[in-house]
Amino acid sequence: MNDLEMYREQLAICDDKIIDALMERNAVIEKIMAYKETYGMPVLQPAQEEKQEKRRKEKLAGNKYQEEIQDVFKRIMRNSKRIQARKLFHYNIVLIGFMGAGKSTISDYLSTMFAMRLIEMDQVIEEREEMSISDIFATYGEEYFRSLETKLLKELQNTNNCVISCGGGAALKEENVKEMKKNGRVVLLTASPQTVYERVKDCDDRPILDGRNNVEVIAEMMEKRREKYEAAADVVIQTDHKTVLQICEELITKLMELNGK
Ligand SMILES: Nc1ncnc2c1ncn2[C@@H]1O[C@H](COP(=O)(O)OP(=O)(O)OP(=O)(O)O)[C@@H](O)[C@H]1O
Ligand SMILES: O=C(O)C1=C[C@@H](O)[C@@H](O)[C@H](O)C1
Ligand SMILES: [Mg+2]
Repeated sequence: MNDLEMYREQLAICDDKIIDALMERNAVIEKIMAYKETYGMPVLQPAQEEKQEKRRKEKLAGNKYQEEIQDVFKRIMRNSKRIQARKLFHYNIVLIGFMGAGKSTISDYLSTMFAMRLIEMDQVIEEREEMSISDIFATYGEEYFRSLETKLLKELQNTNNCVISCGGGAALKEENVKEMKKNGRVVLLTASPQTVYERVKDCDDRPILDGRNNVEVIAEMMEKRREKYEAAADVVIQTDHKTVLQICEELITKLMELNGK
């Protein structure tokens, strides 16, 4: 065997070691998940993730391949999250609720923590139409916007393991709810009118509330929508005075309970 052949052999042995280490790592992830479930512990532990990252950074300080190795770890971490997500949710998580209930905020956090694809319906529609939601309402009217929502929800039946943040009115149409449920579990986020008002009072991109943004109008509109929202929901989470992490934990627990049923 010449030197080159020997080095190639060494490379193959290194690859085998990496595969074995990754298999071991993934098995440990599954054990951690099972442990947390057995003892009713929170699934998301961002502080632990940060601790691990810090440890890795310290270990790699001064390493000449620091950047490349960190890049590989980014992938490893992402794939670990995906393994968790696939194990926990074999469906889409569909968030519905009134404006300001936190659909976008919670979807964003969840999709990051589980490396799940995020679909922000309002944003997808804005990008496709090359117009803001307010301009779509002003130019073509609400009905046109609602038809775009239905079309998008139908398309989303071809996706799996995604987090879908719906527009605030998307769950009001029975046809839309049917689409959501074909391939997803529907999570209703709620908040009091006062909380919603506090959250949205400084925004001007919600045409439904245009010029009428006050607690009374919000309360009235919320009450009109309540029955439809509740009928659509597989799981309900009240979000007042809770942190994003608390809401996400509650959401995961409730979805896991639903899985078990
Ligand atoms: N649990 C929370 N605690 C404090 N602030 C929150 C919480 N959830 C959301 N917010 C804030 O409230 C505002 C509205 O939240 P978000 O955009 O997520 O609502 P939404 O349900 O997506 O509304 P819309 O239907 O209009 O898209 C944001 O500024 C966000 O940072
Ligand atoms: O509650 C609603 O009817 C809406 C909420 C927003 O997310 C947008 O989808 C749009 O402004 C309509
Ligand atoms: Mg939103």
